[in-house]
Amino acid sequence: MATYSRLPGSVALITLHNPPVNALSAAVRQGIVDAVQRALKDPKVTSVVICGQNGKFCGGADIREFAGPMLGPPLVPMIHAIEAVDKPVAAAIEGVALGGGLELALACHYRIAHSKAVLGLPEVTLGLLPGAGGSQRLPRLIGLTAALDLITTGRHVSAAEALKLGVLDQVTDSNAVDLAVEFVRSVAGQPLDSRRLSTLPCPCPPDVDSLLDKVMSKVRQRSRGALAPVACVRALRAAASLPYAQGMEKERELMATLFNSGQARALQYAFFSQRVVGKWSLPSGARWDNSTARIISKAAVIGLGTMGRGIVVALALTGISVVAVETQEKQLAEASRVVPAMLQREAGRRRLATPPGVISFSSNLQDVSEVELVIEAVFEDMSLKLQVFKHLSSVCRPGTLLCSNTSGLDIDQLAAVTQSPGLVVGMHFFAPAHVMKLLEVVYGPRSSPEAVATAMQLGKRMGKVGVAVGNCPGFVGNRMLKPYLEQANFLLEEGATPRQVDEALEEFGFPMGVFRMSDLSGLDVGWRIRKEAGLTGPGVESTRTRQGRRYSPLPDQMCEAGRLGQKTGKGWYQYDGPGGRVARSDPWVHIFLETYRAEHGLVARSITLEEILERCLYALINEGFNILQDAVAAGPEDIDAIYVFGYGWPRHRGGPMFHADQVGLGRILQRLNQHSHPDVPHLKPSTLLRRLVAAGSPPVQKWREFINKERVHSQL
Ligand SMILES: CCC[C@H](O)CC(=O)SCCNC(=O)CCNC(=O)[C@H](O)C(C)(C)COP(=O)([O-])OP(=O)([O-])OC[C@H]1O[C@@H](n2cnc3c(N)ncnc32)[C@H](O)[C@@H]1OP(=O)([O-])[O-]
Repeated sequence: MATYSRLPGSVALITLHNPPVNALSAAVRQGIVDAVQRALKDPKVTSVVICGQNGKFCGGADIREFAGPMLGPPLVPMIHAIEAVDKPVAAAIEGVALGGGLELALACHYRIAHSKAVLGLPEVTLGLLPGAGGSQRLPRLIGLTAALDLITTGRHVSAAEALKLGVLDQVTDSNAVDLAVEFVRSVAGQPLDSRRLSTLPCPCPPDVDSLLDKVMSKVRQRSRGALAPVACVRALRAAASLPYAQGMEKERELMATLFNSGQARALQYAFFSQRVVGKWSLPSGARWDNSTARIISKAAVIGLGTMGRGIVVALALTGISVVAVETQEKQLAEASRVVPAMLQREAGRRRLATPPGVISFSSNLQDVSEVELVIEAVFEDMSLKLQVFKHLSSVCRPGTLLCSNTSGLDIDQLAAVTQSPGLVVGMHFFAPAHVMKLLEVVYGPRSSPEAVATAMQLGKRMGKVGVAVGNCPGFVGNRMLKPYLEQANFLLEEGATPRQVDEALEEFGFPMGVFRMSDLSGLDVGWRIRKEAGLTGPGVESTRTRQGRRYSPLPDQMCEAGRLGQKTGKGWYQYDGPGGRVARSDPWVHIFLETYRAEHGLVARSITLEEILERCLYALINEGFNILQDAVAAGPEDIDAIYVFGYGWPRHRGGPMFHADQVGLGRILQRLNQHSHPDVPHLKPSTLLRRLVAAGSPPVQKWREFINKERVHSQL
């Protein structure tokens, strides 16, 4: 709702009430409409201030209402009516003015903000455009070029930047509402025509068409099939070339198309998933709201390879003092040189001051004795990690949290060699660790709620999206990746080329197909893991069935031929030289595949784009159902957040489990049955998928509840 009060000196104060962010729900819109009418009718009122309760102006339209029928007064006429008021109206912005919240402020004649306020039109990140006049008013206020930047990226800006851009009239370090009240009193009775943004022309550069074309092509390239950024540019083209009323018509048309698109639903689901995963729960009943996190101020990182360096930077950026340990002298010397530069660059990128002197380098494990938390990031080798954990357990003071950055090894085994297994968790970062948003927090059967809560909270401080996951080989992300990679290799055996597979996946929206990704990360990573698992190596027979399952030796043979990817200048593609980045098809690979097929009596067939997507993605999705069934992830949102934030799954497709819901569970089941083969267990449809289909395919938002019920009745 919104409340109305009349302050001394003829100022009406309208306050939005809808915790936590005063989103413009039907009740709030009704409250505003009523309050504005009252202010208009009251002859004693000469000016109006609109503000939000609890130091937050407004977080925009109420996203929760988008799924249902539209109730209450619509936003666009409400906003237009505010602009038309003949008494000065000021927005007093504290906290946030985002989306519809900023559009409301743009309809006001003046905007006054607290210096800590954040403003923006982030609709594009929800698959929409600023559809309450924002796409037409903002460019008229700050010019086309700046509006294109804000609207197509959805980025939030500080009050200082908003003032510089001309979005705000004044910024204060003290109470923004008091200042706004004082301000509107001082301008009461003055003409308002020039303050009504809808009446102004849109300031454009002389080469407006070429600017719009350039931005459109950049946006298309960056958005990988997302519709909203393209629609934003179209709306801004309308603002630049049409009178306001026609521009609004275009905005309405574009918004209607976006609003009903699957992409908007996917992006809004992704918004809520990100929040759902913060409210973690463990099978033991421990949860985010009944477990206490420790506040960490001193930490250590063991191992300064690529991952360790990134983790040091991520920790240092939060102001935590870090002891960075590396026992190999050469690696330590290099890290001591490179890490401070990385820290400075990243701080610059985030517009933060570089935290001074928070990192100390050491070659001695004894130096971690005083820290509160250690993150081990040594080479992915169990015997080495066990040694490190044993050692840490003896040198660290009692109560120190011991975390491993392993990407899939057994956390429980590591915990078992320490004196306090309850204080051991996995903190699985993604490369580059100071940039990538995802953090898998892996709990073993003995990890204490306090250890999980602390790792989750530390992740939040580092700006990560932390997802609590159970302990199993590969955890969630890498466990699902395995059947996906496996299918990609099988497709090569059957007649596809690396480029064909990659193009299908890139067209779906992944930034990189599976083979280009494998070249980038190095083919030897998986090779080493397969050797450790006894799947390849000396003495292992070169067959296409190993350990009772279909197996493709293709990647092993590539490694044996020295083709490790970009680092050797040759992998599934060829590059200009070692470290080269531009992938070109390599005739060698085609001959290699032909020879391989001939040796194994395989006849290449033509493979459709549809089959590539079904085989790779449905295998991955099926493993997601197995993970839910095994309670390794608490819900589909957890899996989807992991894939969106860590594995390049296109955000506008919500995540693999959301995608399964969109495709239809019945269809996924039917296609898995079709592709399924007795020696490819990953394609055998999961019990959970079957049960969901049998239950009438409830929507993804209901799966968590369904799984819990099935578990109670021991059906899973
Ligand atoms: C015609 C329409 C045109 C218009 O142009 C369209 C729009 O305005 S589109 C909208 C454009 N606006 C945006 O895109 C802004 C979206 N919001 C944000 O970016 C952040 O929430 C914000 C920065 C505001 C606060 O960050 P923070 O302090 O880290 O806090 P937090 O993030 O954890 O959220 C706390 C709780 O608030 C909830 N909630 C939040 N916003 C909304 C909402 N609009 N609605 C409903 N709920 C919302 C959120 O789910 C969470 O709920 P819960 O049950 O506690 O989990």
